[in-house]
Amino acid sequence: MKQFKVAAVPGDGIGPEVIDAGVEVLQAVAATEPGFALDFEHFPWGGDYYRAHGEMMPEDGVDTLRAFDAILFGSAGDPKIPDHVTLWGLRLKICQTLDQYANVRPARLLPGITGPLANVGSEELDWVIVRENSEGEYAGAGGRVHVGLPEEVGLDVAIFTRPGVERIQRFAFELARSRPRKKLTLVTKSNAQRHGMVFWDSIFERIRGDYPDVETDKMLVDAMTTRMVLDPKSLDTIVATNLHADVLSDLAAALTGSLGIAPTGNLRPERDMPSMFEPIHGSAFDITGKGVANPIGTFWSSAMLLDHLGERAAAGRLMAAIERVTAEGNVLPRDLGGKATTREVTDAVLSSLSRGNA
Ligand SMILES: NC(=O)c1ccc[n+]([C@@H]2O[C@H](COP(=O)([O-])OP(=O)(O)OC[C@H]3O[C@@H](n4cnc5c(N)ncnc54)[C@H](O)[C@@H]3O)[C@@H](O)[C@H]2O)c1
Ligand SMILES: O=C(O)C[C@@H](O)C(=O)O
Ligand SMILES: [K+]
Ligand SMILES: [Mn+2]
Repeated sequence: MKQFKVAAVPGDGIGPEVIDAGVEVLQAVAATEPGFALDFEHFPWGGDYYRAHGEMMPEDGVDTLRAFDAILFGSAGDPKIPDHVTLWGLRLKICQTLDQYANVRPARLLPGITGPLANVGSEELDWVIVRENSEGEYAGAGGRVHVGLPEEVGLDVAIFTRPGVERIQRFAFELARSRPRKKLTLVTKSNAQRHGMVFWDSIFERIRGDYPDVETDKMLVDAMTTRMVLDPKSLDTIVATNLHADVLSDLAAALTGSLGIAPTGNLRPERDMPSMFEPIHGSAFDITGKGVANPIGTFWSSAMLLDHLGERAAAGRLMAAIERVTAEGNVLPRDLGGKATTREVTDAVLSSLSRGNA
């Protein structure tokens, strides 16, 4: 029997609430699978760790994670610590050190969910956003000088490298090719950002000849927001920079019902280092501790984790269990228009899983 080691890093805010639920559901899936087992280890990194040690995770924390087959992550973000400290100290530290450069963000209307767009169902909205996850606007290059003086300067320099851009675009082409519609939309802002974004366009133009079976088009990011809302069915796979795709994926989540359902994988396609799976939402300070966080984004991310481990059947069973719950519609969390708590949604998915096994 295969034994996978999974690191659980809940982080802060609703992170621990949804990760507890995710671990419980993953254990339930594994319990009925004869072929594999999941061995979880928890890492209590985040705000409290920072208050005790002055950093979000130990110096050698990422090295500890290297020994795992996958990571399940909650959220970086604590109401009493600046957001850039928490994000850089935890999520970005892990993603960038493990060079998890392909951030894959599916967005699709689950059965039974009515999104905010009239007459748009799962046939019309089924996308995967591929977010560059290692450089660009998140390269971390920049600084503040003359702090506090009238001439103070703040700089964030976006860095786009040929290997960095080419690998994410090739990843997106391969992903587009694996989907029925074989369609890829490149999103940039190459009218205004005349260096890095023109570079992105030119690399795309050059490599697209290697994927003659993939239909391509390109959009400026501002116009892309309107196309996502007004013509969702014209899109399938989308590739964009770190920041642009971050913004577009929250919009995509809202168009599929709520930020609370949206999943992601921070993938290391070469598999020489672990990949990390997390809901795309953050700490949600406004609902922390109330027991009402939607755990579906974490469950869907958990299905992506199983899929990445090669456990396709188990991933499919988990996805089917989630979709039975949304389709039935009687146990939905508040952000999807229902009244159910995190516990109740988790129980509904656990019961749906066992019905699926019957
Ligand atoms: N990957 C990450 O670790 C990550 C992602 C996004 C934000 N953050 C951090 O989280 C903190 C809060 O950020 P924010 O307010 O911009 O975004 P957020 O995602 O935490 O919350 C935005 C809104 O969505 C709601 N929401 C989010 N997840 C939900 C869920 N599962 N169920 C129900 N409602 C949900 C929240 O209640 C809030 O109203 C900040 O510190 C930010 O840096 C971290
Ligand atoms: O951009 C980030 O890294 C934080 C968060 O907004 C996310 O989508 O993961
Ligand atoms: K998250
Ligand atoms: Mn985001």
